[in-house]
Amino acid sequence: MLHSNLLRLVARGGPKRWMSTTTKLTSVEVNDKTGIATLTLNRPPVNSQNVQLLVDLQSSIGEIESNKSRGLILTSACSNVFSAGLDILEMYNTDEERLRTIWTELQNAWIALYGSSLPTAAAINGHAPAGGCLLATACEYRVMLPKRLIGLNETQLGIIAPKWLMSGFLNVLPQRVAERALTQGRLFTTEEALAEGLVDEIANTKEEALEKCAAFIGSFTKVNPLARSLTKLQFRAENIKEFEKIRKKDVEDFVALASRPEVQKGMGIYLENLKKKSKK
Ligand SMILES: CCCCCCC/C=C/C(=O)SCCNC(=O)CCNC(=O)[C@H](O)C(C)(C)COP(=O)(O)OP(=O)(O)OC[C@H]1O[C@@H](n2cnc3c(N)ncnc32)[C@H](O)[C@@H]1OP(=O)(O)O
Repeated sequence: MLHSNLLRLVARGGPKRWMSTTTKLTSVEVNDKTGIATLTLNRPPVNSQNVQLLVDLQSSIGEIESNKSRGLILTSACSNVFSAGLDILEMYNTDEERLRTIWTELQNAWIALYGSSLPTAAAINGHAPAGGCLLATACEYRVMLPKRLIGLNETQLGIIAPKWLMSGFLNVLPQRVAERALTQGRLFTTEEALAEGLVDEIANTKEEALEKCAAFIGSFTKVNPLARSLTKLQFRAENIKEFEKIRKKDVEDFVALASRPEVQKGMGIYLENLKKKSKK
């Protein structure tokens, strides 16, 4: 109790040290008192995941791990969106080499977060569809703002999420709920996500979400860090092993699928609809 109150105070006003510049599409801030690092995605308007964002995300995770931070909180600088998933504009009308790079960097970013030995939490301060949900469910704990949407909606776009991409989702949802949600391409409201266990807590503001994430990470204070991380990684080892086995083939499968004329046509229509909706 005392500890979580202390964390709360520190999260509000404690001294902070900037470790990386904001020229990147991600930034890292470590709280000197708690030792917890906040990694912020900063690609307005919706943090759509282009290659640069995915590369910067990996570099920030590496930076946080090498600085021996006590934990990592992932959040967004955009006011209403955590991340809109892969940048569809980057996948549309492009060449195979670019598609290969996009998918490889998505894989690299996911494994860096999912396989991190640090305690990880997501302060989901906005919508988190598709790749946004992927990043949130790669973390160990999720706190979300009310009335936002989260889920893997790939089938709504006519595309299929590979098994590794579902790993985090399957870690937190019962198999039958996950299967139904994935086949429907369902986006859960925050309130539904809490009821199903897809998120752990609801917070009314981003600050409160960050505090709750810090309290989660603070709950490990009395646990041996090596024992903690090895235990975490034992739980994730099977998924990581399966992913490593197929990762090269998975890139080629993605390139083949994403290059198909009907998939490209579908992306074009989806983009047009997004643009129409945003102009309304
Ligand atoms: C081919 C095989 C592929 C297998 C891949 C499987 C794995 C992963 C897939 C993905 O991640 S695909 C991406 C899926 N993402 C979505 O379906 C989300 C789409 N976006 C939205 O629903 C909404 O934008 C939002 C996130 C709910 C936010 O809504 P808000 O009203 O706040 O913003 P908008 O006005 O809609 O958008 C602003 C601006 O941003 C553009 N945009 C939104 N999302 C994307 C995106 N994913 N990629 C590129 N651009 C995006 C949107 O068009 C607007 O642009 P402008 O009109 O302002 O130019």
